[in-house]
Amino acid sequence: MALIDVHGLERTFAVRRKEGGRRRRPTTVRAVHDLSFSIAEGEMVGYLGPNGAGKSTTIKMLTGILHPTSGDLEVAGLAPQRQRTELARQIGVVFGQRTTLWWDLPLRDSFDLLRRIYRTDPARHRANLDRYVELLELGDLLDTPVRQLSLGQRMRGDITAALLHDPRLLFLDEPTIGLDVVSKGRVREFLRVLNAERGTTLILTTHDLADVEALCDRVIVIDHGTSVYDGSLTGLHRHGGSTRTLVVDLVDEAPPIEVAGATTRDVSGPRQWLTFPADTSAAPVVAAVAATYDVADLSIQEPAIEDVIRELYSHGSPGRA
Ligand SMILES: Nc1ncnc2c1ncn2[C@@H]1O[C@H](COP(=O)(O)OP(=O)(O)OP(=O)(O)O)[C@@H](O)[C@H]1O
Repeated sequence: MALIDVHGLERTFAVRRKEGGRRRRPTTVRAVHDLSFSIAEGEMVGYLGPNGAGKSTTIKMLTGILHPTSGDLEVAGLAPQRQRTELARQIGVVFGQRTTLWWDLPLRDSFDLLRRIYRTDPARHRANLDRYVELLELGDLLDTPVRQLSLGQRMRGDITAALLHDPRLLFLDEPTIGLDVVSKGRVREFLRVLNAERGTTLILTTHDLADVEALCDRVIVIDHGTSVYDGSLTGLHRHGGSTRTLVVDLVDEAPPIEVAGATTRDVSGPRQWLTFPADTSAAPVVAAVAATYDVADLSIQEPAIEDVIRELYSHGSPGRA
């Protein structure tokens, strides 16, 4: 059974734009248009699109903050616009850019306030808190005021806060933005464990393709308010013909590297940039380079989501895969 069902969803905004001097004429912005999809319990879905595509507007409608102009919408068997309080018990929301914790309170007190707000059973709260504190390594930080936490620590606190009432569905908006590589990895690993252990459904909005790669079996791409692709990330890469880049630092300068499966695009001193199709594994290319050349360092650059989507259009026929 679907946990989220969206059919023919529309949302418009009336805006007044300045036109030559002081005259303002009302116009209508169509933020979401004829949007339909359904998400089953336990899925991990990337909800992607360029700036202004309508992602936030969709999420606000799914969480009951905004009312649709028209169309059908059901989340966890509830109508978000009419049953917002009941829905709040079923969902959790994490924003990378702002915290839902109390700035001056120790983490522990924020968590306790949330228990009262959600009226979570104390034993269940305790069990959840113990589990998440262990998984997210928050034990030493529980008595620290939120304002003294690093971004990565605060994010782990925010994720815990969103989960203490056992939501079936977790919305994550840029959950790894600004985090270092280690913290990003920790957040991603935690979300994988959460999904495997509890079957929590994850809807992830991000501009970081590595988040999607690590977590999402399925991506929905929206543009101009409507779904333009719904399928696997590999399928998205294949449609768009997008590439990843292997950055190779050689011990010494050398002519352009020649290995099967990759093309050398640029050389600058001992550093070379090789591209290969994003829907194939990097392992054979890395192995071939390492077997033939003296390598000091290697790293892989993912394509930007915006580039993947742009490519999707330039190759035409976005759709399902
Ligand atoms: N309250 C509002 N009033 C008027 N227009 C709005 C409002 N909210 C969103 N819009 C417009 O609706 C469109 C979709 O915006 P939305 O914030 O949903 O996009 P987004 O995909 O979340 O973008 P981003 O990645 O930049 O956050 C944009 O053209 C935006 O300007």
